[in-house]
Amino acid sequence: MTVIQTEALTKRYGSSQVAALADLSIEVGDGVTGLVGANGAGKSTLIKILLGLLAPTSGSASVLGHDIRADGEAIRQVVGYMPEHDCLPPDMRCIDFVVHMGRMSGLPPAPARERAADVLRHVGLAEERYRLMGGYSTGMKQRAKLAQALVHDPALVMLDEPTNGLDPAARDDMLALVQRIGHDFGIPVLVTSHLLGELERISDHVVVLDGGQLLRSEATQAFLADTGVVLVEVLGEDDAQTRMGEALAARGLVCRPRGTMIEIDPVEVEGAGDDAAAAALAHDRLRDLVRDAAADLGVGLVRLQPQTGRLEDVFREEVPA
Ligand SMILES: Nc1ncnc2c1ncn2[C@@H]1O[C@H](COP(=O)(O)OP(=O)(O)OP(=O)(O)O)[C@@H](O)[C@H]1O
Repeated sequence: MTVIQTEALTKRYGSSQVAALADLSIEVGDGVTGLVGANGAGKSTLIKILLGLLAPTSGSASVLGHDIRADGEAIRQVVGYMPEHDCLPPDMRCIDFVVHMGRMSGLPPAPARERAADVLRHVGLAEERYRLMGGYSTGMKQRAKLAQALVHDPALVMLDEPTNGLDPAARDDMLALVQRIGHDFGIPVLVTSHLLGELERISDHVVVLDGGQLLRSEATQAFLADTGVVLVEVLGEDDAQTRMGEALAARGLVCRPRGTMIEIDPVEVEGAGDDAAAAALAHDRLRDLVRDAAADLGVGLVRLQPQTGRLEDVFREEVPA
């Protein structure tokens, strides 16, 4: 199901010649969609336009079937939004704030209190809910912001940099929460990050922006597909890695050292039928050549593993240095 659709969406701030978003056409569906790009790539601009908070310069978009220009209010009623920056009143208790946000979204008093208690439990703030938010850690503030985005049982959530300022453990917890929202609760999620690799594990689909332009929009699996490159680690005398590299080169393989490993480019095979069959044959041939080289040299083969792609590689491939 398509939950967000944009068509040639462009945004210029003021009289700026540089577009913060340029001709962006994307579709977002169910599950977790990662919106990835460096600082200034246009992620927050896109989210604000989708919420009807900011008017695009040109182009069109719809969210859950609502037009962003005409139906901003209807969109904000059914979408949960977690803004990037700190927006929590420091002198308010978290529970009161989340109840208030539920009331603002149209919940009657009793259901607002019930929902607030539920979402605060889900985000792990049950015990801290009566404390003033001014005394919260960054991790707790991020959770409170997430709770207010969920309190009115939204049909879609947009989370702007939910892991900002978190240490690695708190970041993992937050990512797990986001994944639960998209998969266990079944609420479609659009989540942004400037850390390219971060959303790989939790998103079903990734949209990559660079300087306001779309670099790629693809299933996460496609980013992480097998590259055909193989990494090898050998065990032996001090110069085992060098000797192994030379032996592989002598067998016609293109390789280079990478840390304690040797990285070997894929071999070409001809007449193997479809792409999958050719890739399988290429892998088999490469593995045979590596095993033979190790056996001839008398070095131990510690590891022989395919290298999969990473989101960072998209920038290496497509953005000129
Ligand atoms: N209110 C504004 N007025 C003028 N320029 C703006 C405004 N808001 C954003 N910009 C510019 O638009 C571009 C995109 O900014 P945006 O905040 O959307 O990027 P982002 O990907 O969300 O980055 P960040 O994570 O740093 O917020 C940047 O060049 C930014 O300087």
